[in-house]
Amino acid sequence: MSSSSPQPAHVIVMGVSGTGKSSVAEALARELGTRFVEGDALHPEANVRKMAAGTPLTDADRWPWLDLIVAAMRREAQEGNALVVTCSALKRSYRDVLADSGAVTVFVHLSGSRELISSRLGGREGHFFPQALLDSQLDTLEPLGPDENGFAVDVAAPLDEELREIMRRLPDHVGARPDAGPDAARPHREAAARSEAAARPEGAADRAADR
Ligand SMILES: Nc1ncnc2c1ncn2[C@@H]1O[C@H](COP(=O)(O)OP(=O)(O)OP(=O)(O)O)[C@@H](O)[C@H]1O
Ligand SMILES: O=C(O)[C@H](O)[C@@H](O)[C@H](O)[C@H](O)CO
Repeated sequence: MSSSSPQPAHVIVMGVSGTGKSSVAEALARELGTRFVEGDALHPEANVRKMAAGTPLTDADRWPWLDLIVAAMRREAQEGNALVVTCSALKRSYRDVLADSGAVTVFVHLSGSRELISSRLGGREGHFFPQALLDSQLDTLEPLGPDENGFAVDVAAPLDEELREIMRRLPDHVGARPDAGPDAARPHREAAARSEAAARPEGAADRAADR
């Protein structure tokens, strides 16, 4: 792999419904300049109907959906493209399948209290997912294990802070993988530096440089 074309690295923004996956992933893809795939859009129609009717999905319902997501990640990796993907990825067994994506894969777990998530779901309009299913999602959730490539972020922070934290932490998780090329984390480090600079009050960088 040449140093001008680092190996792609996919980011999966995971967590129970209402933690902000779509909001965070869309902004993250913009910051990183990569494509964004909304995992919910790949659910078979029967899954959407089931959730809308208030019935939690089973493993059997989720496997075909997870297969579609990992197939999209593999396709893009073959083309040399990285993706930011939203997927609840609630169980370790699901993530083991998703991580086999043909590229370095980093999981960003959006995590928060039941009360906070429930109030955000309550404030959301026009979405098929009923607030009542939140408890089943929380019961099913298996947090990231220490041997998984990813990290958790607290969703109590405002969206822009959450995003900056993710941008700061991402490069280490991209670069640390044995399957990462020597330059895999370079675009992430550059994007993180741009995002830090943009978040500073105007002129702060210049004043700091003068001191
Ligand atoms: N950090 C935040 N601070 C305040 N509100 C937020 C934050 N993150 C997300 N939200 C709001 O919370 C609600 C849920 O967010 P979003 O729809 O992105 O969650 P989601 O995890 O994608 O949900 P689902 O899996 O059900 O599609 C939205 O109304 C969104 O605007
Ligand atoms: O694994 C699942 O049970 C589903 O993926 C749900 O998490 C929904 O897709 C989503 O969160 C609703 O918007």
